[in-house]
Amino acid sequence: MKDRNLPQLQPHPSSQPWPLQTHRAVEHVPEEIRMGLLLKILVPFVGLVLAFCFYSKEDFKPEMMKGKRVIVTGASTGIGEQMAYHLARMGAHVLITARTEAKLQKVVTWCLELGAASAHYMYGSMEDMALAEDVVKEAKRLWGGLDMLILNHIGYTYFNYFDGDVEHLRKLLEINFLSYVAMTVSALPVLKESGGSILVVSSTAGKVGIPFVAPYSATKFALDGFFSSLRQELIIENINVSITLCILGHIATETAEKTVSHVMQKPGAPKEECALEIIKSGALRKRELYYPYAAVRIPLLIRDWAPEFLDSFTRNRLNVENVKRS
Ligand SMILES: NC(=O)C1=CN([C@@H]2O[C@H](COP(=O)(O)OP(=O)(O)OC[C@H]3O[C@@H](n4cnc5c(N)ncnc54)[C@H](OP(=O)(O)O)[C@@H]3O)[C@@H](O)[C@H]2O)C=CC1
Ligand SMILES: C[C@H](CCC(=O)NCC(=O)O)[C@H]1CC[C@H]2[C@@H]3C(=O)C[C@@H]4C[C@H](O)CC[C@]4(C)[C@H]3CC[C@]12C
Repeated sequence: MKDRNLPQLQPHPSSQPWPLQTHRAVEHVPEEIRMGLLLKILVPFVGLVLAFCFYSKEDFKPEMMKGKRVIVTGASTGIGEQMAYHLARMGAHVLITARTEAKLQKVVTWCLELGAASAHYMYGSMEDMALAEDVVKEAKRLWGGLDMLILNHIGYTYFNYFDGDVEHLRKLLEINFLSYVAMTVSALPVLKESGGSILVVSSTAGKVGIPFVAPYSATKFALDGFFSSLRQELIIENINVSITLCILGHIATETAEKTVSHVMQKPGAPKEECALEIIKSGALRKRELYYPYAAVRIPLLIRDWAPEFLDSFTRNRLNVENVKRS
């Protein structure tokens, strides 16, 4: 019971939890000094991180994928299509999915030309969770197992102010997130047998706040939460299945350029190189891939130290005046 007559002592800042204590101490430092200090600390730190990552590279060899049994979703176009071609050149077995059968047929034909050990497709929308499970069943039927599951497809994404359409968000969560979970549930038993890998294709927009992609961003953040937690559980249970979360910046795919060329100040990174980096990161069982490295990794380093600065930097990198409410 507090004594009403004694002045109520404020707890000493040092007794506060660290962030609050630091926040109060930092409040009194002028902004320009704070930013100067931040850069003096951050630049060497980023340099050390980049040096470590550069020198700690393990060597990928294309023969690592020879004969491997790989599912690639969303492979009728874009990054998924390029991943199928890289895997074909490496002599892998590929099973690709999307909605458009005609496009899938062309990709399969070209995969066989490029040297795929085998190439098959299944078409349909990933709104249908049964399809998500049937694709894995087909891999078991064709190959007797599975080595790599590349979850890449996304549903239609607008690039504009959030319009309040909750049904659109629900549908996007089904296509971009729940179908990834359904395929993973179906694939885990065979991936455990092979000691295989799950590659989850995500985005900068799945790690930091980027305007005009709120529904899409929600689905990508969900992927990070779910698969980062699942990765912990696999480690705890000593299950030899790797999960690689691939965080991509702006990539020059047909859809992305159609959607955002009017707001981006430079073209996206090459989809062919992006696709190869995703495959490499999965084959090397990396925890996360950042591509383009600097464009993605540096904002993530800034994110926790200066979130408002990063928000402002992100907005300034877009021609936001070109985005008109629909
Ligand atoms: N391009 C970029 O700037 C960036 C891309 N990414 C990520 O990379 C991945 C690939 O992106 P990108 O190559 O640009 O995308 P694309 O739009 O080029 O390709 C999307 C693929 O998904 C398929 N697809 C679309 N709707 C459905 C559906 N309902 N069910 C099943 N498949 C569907 C499409 O084929 P079909 O229409 O025939 O079904 C197509 O094969 C995505 O996960 C995206 O979030 C991340 C950051 C940046
Ligand atoms: C605008 C974002 C990139 C922010 C930036 O300037 N980063 C530096 C760099 O990347 O060089 C884009 C990052 C992710 C993109 C979005 C995405 O994740 C994929 C969607 C794909 C879809 O086909 C089209 C548009 C996307 C929403 C795409 C739009 C641009 C990004 C938000």
